[in-house]
Amino acid sequence: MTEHPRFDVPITPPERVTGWAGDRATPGGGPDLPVFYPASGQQISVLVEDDADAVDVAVTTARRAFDTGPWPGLSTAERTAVLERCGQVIRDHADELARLECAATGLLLRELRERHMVRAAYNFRFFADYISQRAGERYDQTPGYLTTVVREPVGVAALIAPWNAPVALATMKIAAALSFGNTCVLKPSEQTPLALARLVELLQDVLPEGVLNLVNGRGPVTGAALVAHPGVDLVSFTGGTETGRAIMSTAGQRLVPCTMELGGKSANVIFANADLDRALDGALLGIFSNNGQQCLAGSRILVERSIFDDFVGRFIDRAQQIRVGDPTLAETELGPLASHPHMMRVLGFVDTARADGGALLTGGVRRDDLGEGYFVAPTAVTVPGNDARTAQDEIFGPFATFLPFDTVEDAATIANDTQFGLVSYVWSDHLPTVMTMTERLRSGVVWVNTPMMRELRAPFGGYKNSGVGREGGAACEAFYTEEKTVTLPKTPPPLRRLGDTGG
Ligand SMILES: NC(=O)C1=CN([C@@H]2O[C@H](COP(=O)(O)OP(=O)(O)OC[C@H]3O[C@@H](n4cnc5c(N)ncnc54)[C@H](O)[C@@H]3O)[C@@H](O)[C@H]2O)C=CC1
Ligand SMILES: O=C(O)/C=C/C=C(\O)C(=O)O
Repeated sequence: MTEHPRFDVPITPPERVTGWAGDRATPGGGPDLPVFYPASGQQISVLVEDDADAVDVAVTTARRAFDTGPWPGLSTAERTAVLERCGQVIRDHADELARLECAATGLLLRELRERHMVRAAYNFRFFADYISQRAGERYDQTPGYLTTVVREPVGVAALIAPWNAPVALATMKIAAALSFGNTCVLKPSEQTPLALARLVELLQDVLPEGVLNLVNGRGPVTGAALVAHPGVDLVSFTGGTETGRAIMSTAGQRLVPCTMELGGKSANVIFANADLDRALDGALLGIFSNNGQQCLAGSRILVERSIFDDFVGRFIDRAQQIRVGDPTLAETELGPLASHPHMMRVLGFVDTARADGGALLTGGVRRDDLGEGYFVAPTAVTVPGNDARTAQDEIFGPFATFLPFDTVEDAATIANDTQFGLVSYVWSDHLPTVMTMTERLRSGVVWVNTPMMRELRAPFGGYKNSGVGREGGAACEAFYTEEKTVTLPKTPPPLRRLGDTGG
């Protein structure tokens, strides 16, 4: 019998995970849901699903904290101090949170410690700094009158988070919502609840009662009840495009504003006049980092025809050397996918590529030499045209689709030929090429000779089916606040009388 490596769970998680209504566990009410360790396939915990009544408890708690609690009315200095303490809690518990995150997601422990938890703490620091530096608006267009614009918190924000980077992505939403004075109810993905449940518990010691709440469970049950709850004033969602559509249509019934950070099929466009060593590193990072599960992945790699065979050959060599395995080891470069169904879906795209006339270049198989974990070998295919499904569908795994192009115009046309428009990557050292591409590309972000660089002050989000609204400094301020215009007379001039045209 073949001996498989043993992948020990990086931490002993709690036996049962609950939500939080302030500092009390939510009542649950739904079935128990299993939580698996993706590297071994073993069940490691049980999630207590919150039904609609439990969701009501959490939203009511958030509502009370908003309507009668101190949080919305704190001074900037007071709120900033609390946000800084939230960041410190993450830094103090970074190892524990990273291990819990690794246990539920299979993401690399090193990456979780060094990038995700650092980013999570920084999300709070960023918004603390942002609100400290906000400028006010003051107008005096009409002599004798002063108009100011006041930004007030909106109310209770429902924050719905995905499974591919739970803490890093949810803390962006939590920090943004709280910094502008809102209260919130977070719903993590039912697949990956461990680290966020612990983080919300830890933050109860820092935040006023009821400001941050958490409900757990499946999307169509717990998530749908949250979005439909009349006590919710805002919805911020990151996840799949179809889910985003369903959420927006429910929220639209009550005219509740939404931001939607949805899927992508981003073009990674490599010109012959690029620094090709750098472009190769960027292409590998763009598709294989975060275990290949990123909305911003450069999953459609378009390469100028004159260098296509050579570049693809070098990519395959490097892809075959990627160290796949135990996500807790520092040397591992690619861990397992997040769930068994997701792994099967990703592998299914190999047959899809073949059916569309494509060819498998490398990978395309489960790494069953690594046991029962959800490991997929780094995979690349080439397809005859951009209408192939592997060039159009978001695969969300370590799966690159290669296509050649001939001219700058050709590259821009193929890059834009998709329902999505989240990010694009351009690799070229020729300024006119770069300028033409940045002007032509229909995506919310364009990274030139630089993969995946986030600037939190700048908006992040997608064109077309990749989203609605943006996340980032000013974009979050616009979303998480109501603007109120206040006009008053400085030295009261005579009032216009009824019937007086003022002419
Ligand atoms: N960051 C991103 O852009 C992500 C994109 N995806 C894409 O979406 C595909 C599907 O993945 P899923 O896990 O099914 O993502 P999903 O969109 O179903 O899940 C994201 C979150 O939405 C919640 N949710 C699901 N249905 C809901 C509903 N009706 N009302 C309220 N909340 C709901 C889920 O419980 C989870 O918390 C992936 O294969 C990938 O292509 C998935 C996760 C993250
Ligand atoms: O906010 C960011 O920096 C990155 C966001 C990335 C995603 O939403 C994703 O990969 O799913």
